[in-house]
Amino acid sequence: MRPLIAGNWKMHGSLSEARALAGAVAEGKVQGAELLVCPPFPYLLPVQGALAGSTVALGAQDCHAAAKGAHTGDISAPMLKDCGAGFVILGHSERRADHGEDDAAVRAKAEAVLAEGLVPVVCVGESEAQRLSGEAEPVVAGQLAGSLPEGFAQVHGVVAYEPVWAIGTGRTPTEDDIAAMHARIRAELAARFGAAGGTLRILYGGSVKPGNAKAILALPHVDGALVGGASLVAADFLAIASAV
Ligand SMILES: O=C(CO)COP(=O)(O)O
Repeated sequence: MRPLIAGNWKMHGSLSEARALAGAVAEGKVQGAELLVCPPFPYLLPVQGALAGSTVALGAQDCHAAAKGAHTGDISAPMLKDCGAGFVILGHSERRADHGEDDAAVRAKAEAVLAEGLVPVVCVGESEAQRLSGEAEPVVAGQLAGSLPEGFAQVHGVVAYEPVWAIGTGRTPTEDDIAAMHARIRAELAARFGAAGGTLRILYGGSVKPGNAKAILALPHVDGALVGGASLVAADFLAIASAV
């Protein structure tokens, strides 16, 4: 399977910065990896324009579980599709923390994304306390069981393993710990989806930088990266993608 290097821009940047960043990523000419950028909602269309003619895919960072309705301030999967998004990040730990999203909410959103034929990028990951108490793998297995909808494998859904304590901190798990968790996630996907589970991409996210990308991306069952801070600098994002 082709590795996926995804940039989660979170709530950063101005419109002109978003256009410039997308344009620079589009010109990157990276071999060997698929690239995805996920700007804030208002920048989806201008970023789509900046990516035109390139192979870089466009994604969003969240969506509502309903296709339409009286949900002030929310955005639906059909709207995202209309704006050119092919992927939707769901269940990021910042959404789980800031907006109280639980596994059932993430699953409902993933169903909405599937209904539009878009690809969900479902995030899972343990807290530092859970890691220290030896619960990391069962916590992540539980999140997968609760968050992934039936049909996830048919659309080649993506799982992103992001230990909460590694996000934006400059800290990462050891390579052994990343490999062990990705092997566990692979086993959970195979148990749930059969042979198709073996073909789904499992991304690592949390303080991925040009300096550590090569080692992380070389680990078994690490099929790409979900990059936060370093995705805001085109040269860094492209360097991570080139490390595949
Ligand atoms: O949350 C992340 C991507 O979704 C990771 O963020 P950082 O790469 O800034 O640690």
